[in-house]
Amino acid sequence: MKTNVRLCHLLLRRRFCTKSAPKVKTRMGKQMGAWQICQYGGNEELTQTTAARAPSIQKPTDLLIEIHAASVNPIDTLMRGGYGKTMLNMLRQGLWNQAGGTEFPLILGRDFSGVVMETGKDVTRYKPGDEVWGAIAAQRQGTHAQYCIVGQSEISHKPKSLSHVEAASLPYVAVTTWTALCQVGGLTQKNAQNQRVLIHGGSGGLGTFAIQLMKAWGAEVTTTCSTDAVGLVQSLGADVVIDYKTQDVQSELQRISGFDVILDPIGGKIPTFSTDLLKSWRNSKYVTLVTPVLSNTDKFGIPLGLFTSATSFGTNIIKGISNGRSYRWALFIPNGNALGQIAKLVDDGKIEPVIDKVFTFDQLPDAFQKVEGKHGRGKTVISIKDS
Ligand SMILES: COC1=C(O)C(=O)C(C)=C(C/C=C(\C)CC/C=C(\C)CC/C=C(\C)CC/C=C(\C)CC/C=C(\C)CC/C=C(\C)CC/C=C(\C)CC/C=C(\C)CC/C=C(\C)CCC=C(C)C)C1=O
Ligand SMILES: NC(=O)C1=CN([C@@H]2O[C@H](COP(=O)(O)OP(=O)(O)OC[C@H]3O[C@@H](n4cnc5c(N)ncnc54)[C@H](O)[C@@H]3O)[C@@H](O)[C@H]2O)C=CC1
Repeated sequence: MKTNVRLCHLLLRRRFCTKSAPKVKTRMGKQMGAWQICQYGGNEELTQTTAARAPSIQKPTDLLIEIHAASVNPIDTLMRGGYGKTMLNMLRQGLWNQAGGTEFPLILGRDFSGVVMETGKDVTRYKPGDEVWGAIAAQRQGTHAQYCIVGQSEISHKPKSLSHVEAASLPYVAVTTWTALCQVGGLTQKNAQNQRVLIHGGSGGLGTFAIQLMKAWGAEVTTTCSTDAVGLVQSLGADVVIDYKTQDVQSELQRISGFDVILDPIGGKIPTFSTDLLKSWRNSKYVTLVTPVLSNTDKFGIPLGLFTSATSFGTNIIKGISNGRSYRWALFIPNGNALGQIAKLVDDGKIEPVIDKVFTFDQLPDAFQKVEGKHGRGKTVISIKDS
């Protein structure tokens, strides 16, 4: 399987890697190609246009990026349907720097690999022509477009060893994993050695990255996935694999329990038995990426939605405290610094992109449909500049 994954990368590299030096050019018009929505709904709301409003630099620390490739994440399909709109509208009030504070038209897409076109006057680390990658702040217009605006703290130089298509598969899942396992879970390159880490959903975009990061740092990794993905997660280094289609995940995990950190990007029944799998009184942590904050605020409004979420958070925290185990939430937070460290791990050959399928820009709705199918093996990527 490892051979297959590597072969797939070689083929992708041959097809999508541009060898010529990036050309720096100035945008002449104020319009750009993009996919956008003008109201929430299904895939039929995605509209391709060549006349989207092109973004421009608003803050001295902003950069204008020409996007070569972007990925599609589950959050894009959810946001297309209106998920998170209440929190997002709150964030946009006074903060929206690209589209005049309006909700629509909305461009989706959370990460990219591309080239710096222009820099604000306080940008010190990048210059026009630099190849960069990033995962952008929630309130920004998205990356399923020819151009986007980013802050310099949201990006880093992209790994030199990857094409733009390969690079675009990583930033959103990599930064989210970093927040969850490192900032919230407390794992670092120095302390991860021999820590017992359980990663649910090892075959997805997030799981395939998380397994590799933990193995690069010397942790012992247990993961869950379905039968057809067992070979893939083993090829990424997983030490113990539990097949949720043929095995009883709960009892198998109870049998080998005593984890230091558990990462849960799946939710469902998993939180009901997960804290019991942690070591007691050893600073162990269950970190879930599935929180009720956005659905509660969409349903009840901000004050009641936050109160309801805090109640569920508080109840779980208290349960954990009584037996020396922590229950924590993690949410994506932009982190260019983390991306810089991840780029080095990639260039050192410690982490490889795992790409399920690459779509052209014109095929973006098909890419959304694939991600909505919920059984990706690695990432779905859109080639924008080269398609
Ligand atoms: C699909 O994938 C994704 C998701 O699913 C996602 O959810 C997300 C977010 C992403 C990432 C998405 C993006 C990057 C793009 C879209 C982004 C947005 C739409 C908006 C982003 C903005 C946010 C997510 C803001 C998030 C806001 C917060 C994190 C703050 C809200 C936090 C809380 C409500 C929790 C509050 C916690 C505290 C205040 C800490 C202190 C509180 C306590 C300890 C508990 C308080 C206790 C009580 C109230 C009492 C309750 C206690 C009891 C009942 C105990 C009783 C006990 C016994 C009886 C034993 C994505 O990709
Ligand atoms: N809170 C946050 O800020 C963020 C949360 N997330 C959460 O992480 C989830 C996963 O993200 P991605 O990996 O990008 O999605 P993905 O769709 O690429 O991967 C999900 C994987 O889980 C597998 N799976 C489904 N049910 C399973 C089960 N019961 N046990 C084990 N594996 C199972 C699927 O086959 C798929 O391979 C998102 O749906 C979202 O809920 C992701 C990013 C940010």
